[in-house]
Amino acid sequence: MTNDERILSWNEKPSKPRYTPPPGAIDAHCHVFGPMAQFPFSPKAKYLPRDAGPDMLFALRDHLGFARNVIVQASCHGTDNAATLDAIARAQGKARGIAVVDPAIDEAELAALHEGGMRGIRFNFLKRLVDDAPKDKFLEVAGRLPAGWHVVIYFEADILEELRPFMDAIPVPIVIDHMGRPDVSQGPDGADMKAFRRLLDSREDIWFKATCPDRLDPAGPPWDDFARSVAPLVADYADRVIWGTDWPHPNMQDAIPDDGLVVDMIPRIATTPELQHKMLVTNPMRLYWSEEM
Ligand SMILES: O=C(O)/C=C(\CC(=O)C(=O)O)C(=O)O
Repeated sequence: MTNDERILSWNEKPSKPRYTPPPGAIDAHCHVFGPMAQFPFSPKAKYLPRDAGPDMLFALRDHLGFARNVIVQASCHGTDNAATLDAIARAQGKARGIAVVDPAIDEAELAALHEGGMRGIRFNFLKRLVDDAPKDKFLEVAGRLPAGWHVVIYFEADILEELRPFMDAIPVPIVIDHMGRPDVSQGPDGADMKAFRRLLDSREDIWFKATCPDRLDPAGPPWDDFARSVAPLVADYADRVIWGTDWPHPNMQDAIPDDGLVVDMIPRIATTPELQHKMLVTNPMRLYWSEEM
């Protein structure tokens, strides 16, 4: 399939945000796709995107006013982390990553991922993205990660309670993608946000990404439900929140967000310069560049 025949899920000319991130700001949730000729997609991929390689990611980073990226291995690349590792290597220290691994991975391979800039692994529980999510194998590998690593977990709100025993058993810090996808139309005191707060209250080492207004608020920009539901969470758990663009917005081809507007959500959910600095600099630095802290 040619590049043009594959899915385009990102805005090729994003606006310039009105909000200026603080120096050292980190886009802590983004991906690269391919380029396919060099890094073929997995035979099990559930979507086949156009190439969105490191040069495009770094141009966006600069355009939006960010200093660093955390690149999360996307499901379309399966457990072959070569494209993500290549992007990290090209970033000259300005990127780190989250890998997706076969749980049978051995210690030498994990050490090589650490050397390549990975600082954690992702467990994806979205049925539309992965064929299986074996909790017993995930727990086993979570118990033998390199020092300082964490696990990123991606799930939707309807399975939060079901996943509680699994998350309770994880022996390293946890970062939850997109707050576990709450229904933001319920508001800040809705059932989904309450359940998510109970999860955060259960352990001090559970972090979250205040990400994806475009995925979580179907009303579209300016995503007011997202802003009013997420701002109290950021204020109440200010030392455990990180943020990212989610570029190139996998599977968002029917509602492609403008990354400039995505960045302009930041001051609406982190409403003071202090909160913004924690969410964009201090907190992701602690998770991904702890040796500089
Ligand atoms: O990356 C995201 O934020 C969300 C995704 C894609 C994804 O996670 C993946 O491909 O691994 C989604 O909901 O389709």
